[in-house]
Amino acid sequence: MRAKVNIDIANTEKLVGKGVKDSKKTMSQLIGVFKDEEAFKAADQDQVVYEVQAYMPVEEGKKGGLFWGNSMVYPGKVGTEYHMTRGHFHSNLDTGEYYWCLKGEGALIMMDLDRNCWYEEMKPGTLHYIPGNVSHRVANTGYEPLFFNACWPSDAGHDYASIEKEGFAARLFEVDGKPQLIKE
Ligand SMILES: O=P(O)(O)OC[C@H]1O[C@](O)(CO)[C@@H](O)[C@@H]1O
Ligand SMILES: [Fe+2]
Repeated sequence: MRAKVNIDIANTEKLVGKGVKDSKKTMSQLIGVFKDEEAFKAADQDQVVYEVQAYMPVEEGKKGGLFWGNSMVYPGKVGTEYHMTRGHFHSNLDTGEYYWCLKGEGALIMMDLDRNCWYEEMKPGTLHYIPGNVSHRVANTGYEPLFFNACWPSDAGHDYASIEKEGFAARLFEVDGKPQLIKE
């Protein structure tokens, strides 16, 4: 079953097509993200793993504004690793971000510049502050879609390249029915 949260923004009609950006990530767009390559190949490549609806009222890169994201990660695993977002540092490394969990069960996985990794459990109502200089990704550890909001500075930017190159230093797997962060 597909589910979606819609942003109810004042003046939406002025922003649609301009300030609201929808994006979907299918499995085929997540090459190299999951550990188990065989399980990845065997997975349905057209399935949507996560969706983001971003409210961007100012130009990306412009200082002083705030962006808002409505994100949803579908449940599932690749091998025993939970469905998750690609993850990124901010291009403006020292900018922070808030995540706010609305629905479902998940984990916010973070890594600092020394490659120390840790995670925070996400459940309805949990608020997560992601400090600057910390990369972040979200895994769905439950059986239902995980909905969360994100709020980040308009000049933060996304640096996906370092994660593509170096990866996170740890990954979240299901072990004996529970999430466990395992070092690479
Ligand atoms: O950008 P990624 O790593 O694909 O993950 C998506 C998440 O990151 C954000 O784009 C912003 O940090 C969120 O809006 C979204 O939830
Ligand atoms: Fe971010």
